[in-house]
Amino acid sequence: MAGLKDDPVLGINDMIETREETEIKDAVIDKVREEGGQGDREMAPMGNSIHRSGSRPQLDLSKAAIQGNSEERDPTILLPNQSDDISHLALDIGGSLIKLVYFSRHEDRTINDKRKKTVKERLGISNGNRRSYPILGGRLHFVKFETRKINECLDFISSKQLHRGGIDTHGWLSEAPANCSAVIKATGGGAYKFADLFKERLGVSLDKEDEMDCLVAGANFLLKAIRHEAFTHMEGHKEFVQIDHNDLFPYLLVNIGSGVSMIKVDGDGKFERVSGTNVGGGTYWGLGRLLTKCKSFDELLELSQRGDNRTIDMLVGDIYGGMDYSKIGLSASTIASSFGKAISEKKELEDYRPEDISLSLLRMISYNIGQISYLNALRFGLKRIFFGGFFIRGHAYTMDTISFAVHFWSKGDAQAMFLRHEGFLGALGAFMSYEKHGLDDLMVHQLVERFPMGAPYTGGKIHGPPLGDLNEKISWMEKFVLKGTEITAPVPMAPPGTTGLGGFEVPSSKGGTLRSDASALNVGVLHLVPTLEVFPLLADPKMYEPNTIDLSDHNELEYWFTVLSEHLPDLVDKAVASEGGTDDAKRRGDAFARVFSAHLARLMEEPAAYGKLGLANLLELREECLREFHFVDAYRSIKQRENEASLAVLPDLLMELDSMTEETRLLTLIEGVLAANIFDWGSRACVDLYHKGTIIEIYRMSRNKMQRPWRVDDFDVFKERMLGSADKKPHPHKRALLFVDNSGADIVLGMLPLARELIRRGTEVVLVANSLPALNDATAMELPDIVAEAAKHCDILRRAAEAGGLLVDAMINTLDGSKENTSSVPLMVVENGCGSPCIDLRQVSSELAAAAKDADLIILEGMGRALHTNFNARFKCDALKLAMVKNQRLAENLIKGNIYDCVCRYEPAS
Ligand SMILES: CC(C)(COP(=O)(O)O)[C@@H](O)C(=O)NCCC(=O)O
Ligand SMILES: [Mn+2]
Repeated sequence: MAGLKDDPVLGINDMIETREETEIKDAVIDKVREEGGQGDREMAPMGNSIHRSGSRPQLDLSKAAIQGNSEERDPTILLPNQSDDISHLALDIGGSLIKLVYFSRHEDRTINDKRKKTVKERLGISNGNRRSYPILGGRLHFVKFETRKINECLDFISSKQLHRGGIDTHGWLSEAPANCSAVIKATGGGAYKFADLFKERLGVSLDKEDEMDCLVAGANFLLKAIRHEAFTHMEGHKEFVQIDHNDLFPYLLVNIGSGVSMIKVDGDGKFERVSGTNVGGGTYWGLGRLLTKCKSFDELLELSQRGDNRTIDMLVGDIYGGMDYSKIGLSASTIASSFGKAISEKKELEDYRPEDISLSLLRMISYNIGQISYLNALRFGLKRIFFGGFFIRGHAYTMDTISFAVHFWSKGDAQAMFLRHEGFLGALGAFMSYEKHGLDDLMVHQLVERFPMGAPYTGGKIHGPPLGDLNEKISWMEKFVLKGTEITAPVPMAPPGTTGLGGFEVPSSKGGTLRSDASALNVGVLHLVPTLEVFPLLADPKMYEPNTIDLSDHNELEYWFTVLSEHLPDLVDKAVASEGGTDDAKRRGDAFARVFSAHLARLMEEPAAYGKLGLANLLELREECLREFHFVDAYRSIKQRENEASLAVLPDLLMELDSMTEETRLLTLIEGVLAANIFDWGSRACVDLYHKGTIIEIYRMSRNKMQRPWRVDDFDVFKERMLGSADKKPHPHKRALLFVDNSGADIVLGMLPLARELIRRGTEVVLVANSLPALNDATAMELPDIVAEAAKHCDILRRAAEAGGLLVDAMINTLDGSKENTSSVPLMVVENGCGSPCIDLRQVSSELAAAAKDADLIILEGMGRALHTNFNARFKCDALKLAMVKNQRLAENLIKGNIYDCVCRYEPAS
């Protein structure tokens, strides 16, 4: 069994089956059987997967592994390749597009983490089992197809078995029994038109939902639940608008499909269709097709970007001899009459450029819709108008034109706003109409939007079936490389040609205000995480903005883009090495680099493409891309090596500290944290340094260079709070949350000694660490072992860790005293809920939120958590922000200093 402990992930498909492998397979099969799935040992093939048989659950056992202790009765089994287990689907079948929203729930992959159990008990958090939540964790996917290619859509549904989901009597999404005909919610005219086809091909009935009901339900959900959903778009400039949920209603919803509906929305389910116009997207497409011979809507739109409407529209200047009609506020360039020039010229259709016709038509229709919308808003005293529907398609020019009209006619009083998920309102509304899934109760902080490979496509251009597994994704990347196609963005999902829309090439025409599809907004996959909470110690959660650096500033974006691009080869090397340097790992590494570069390129073109962009988002995107290509922990061996080296010198450090006076010790401890923060594999400058000496040499060098005053130096105020002053006795903090950063010296020689000091002074310490790896950051899973090793050299840490239940495995012989002190737990480890070098405190784990309730001190450590994010955050309790600045530009911009300067910012409770 020793082999299992050494290598937690065992391949199940190897030619020669080891005893351990047989046991894993048996355990998997037993588990499936227990859970009511197809657990028939005799029938289960031993190959890659248990093959699909109709309604049965599909299990992919490849690379199955027992997590943690394989000798436990009911070990947790990780199925890394098991796809989403239960899905659910709703459709909006329009005249030109089918919009599809589907939900997938992941197999519960939570590991059997002892730390978690103890923490939950200590903090009084109820069982984290998903069934105790009113809503399910999972993902909401947005996909669209062309209606004329409905068979592609049916194939997609069938390949993903989406039509097999159902809702059981408890309101949980579950598998529909084989004998029961599944029902799918659908809206749009196609729900009637194609009902028979769905029955025939998939054996499902379409349950038709009213289109208006769906539009409104979809819009209300999005506006309440998604942080960066609504935005304004004026003269090419996009700005996200924070909608106050308590001040959302009433508003005017204008849905521009083939025709246009204008709906006054007063609340959930409370609305009235107050107007509409028959001049809409269908008009543009229909007339445009006749006049230009374009083959598709997008082609027509693309044409408009190269158009000049002055050749065909009659302008005020044409009537007034080139002059403005200033008396009534009309400039010479204002369109007096759309297509008006065509009446006075002896030209035939062929004499006009299709580009100009398309633009003229687009402006005519957009202005008209903008104007009618405003008049209706005026009619009902509505200030806000949200535009949705697939006519807009995130097209910059369309949005600018509509905004211009609303602004012009309202004299700036009313505002046109657009929605990132504009095309999915109906489908989302149909999805919401399934009863009891609890989605409508979701809060903003429980939704995390991610942009996996392919996600850029779902919101941008229409495309064929998205990719399935990892191998398929990599193959696509390779094909594109072979073809020499430059992938700038979005990341390809289907071969060029299959979309019939010209696919993925870089938009060819950009310039002036006529921006191309580059401005199309993308939607990602919405992860629903019911366990996420807002960090309760934020002084003002509504005003909280995690990012210090706003990347909507193009210079900043360009700089960080370069930094991340240059770091990429080294990161790929580390990632590939972490997976044994195999050919498979190399392929994945290459694909990862291409996908991440494509995202970067996309964001360079359109920084707001994925919502408001800050540096933290970019850094997290990089980690997400690594995970997407199954790089679970790129810095694993580096972290291990640095932990070992640091643990070896810890006893000397502790002895040195113990020989000091209280005051010198506190200063040395803070100095130690700052000095050890130099071990950061995300910083180019630091990585260069590491070639120049051993870990301990660099640590010593860094400590020797510590000179006060630091660039930001509130140490004296902090010291007074900790040690008191001549006339003020100190009173220890009750509980401190230490947001730790890097592995190795950073945690072992920096944060742990500081934690020890706090414990010694009677403060409970909670070490807060990442849930998932990011660069060389220590994770919550790794900390108990590190603490256990450190505790071997230190009684204070040992006793505290025992009492906190951290040493259950590591120090069996000293467990006796551990149960005495359950009300006060001197040392705990909790996970923070994220897998990024930064932290957005609006979305943290429930255990961190629970641990925060009694905390009166928080210590944020490292550049990611204390500078890139949270530098300006204010807290209800005392806060200490500690970091070494390992980037010259950041040092200059943030603290007017230099690289390797330090920040010790102390802010008493506000
Ligand atoms: C990713 C990081 C925020 C991690 O820093 P840490 O939180 O570990 O102190 C930091 O390494 C970083 O900003 N790196 C990019 C900048 C550079 O290479 O200079
Ligand atoms: Mn870090």
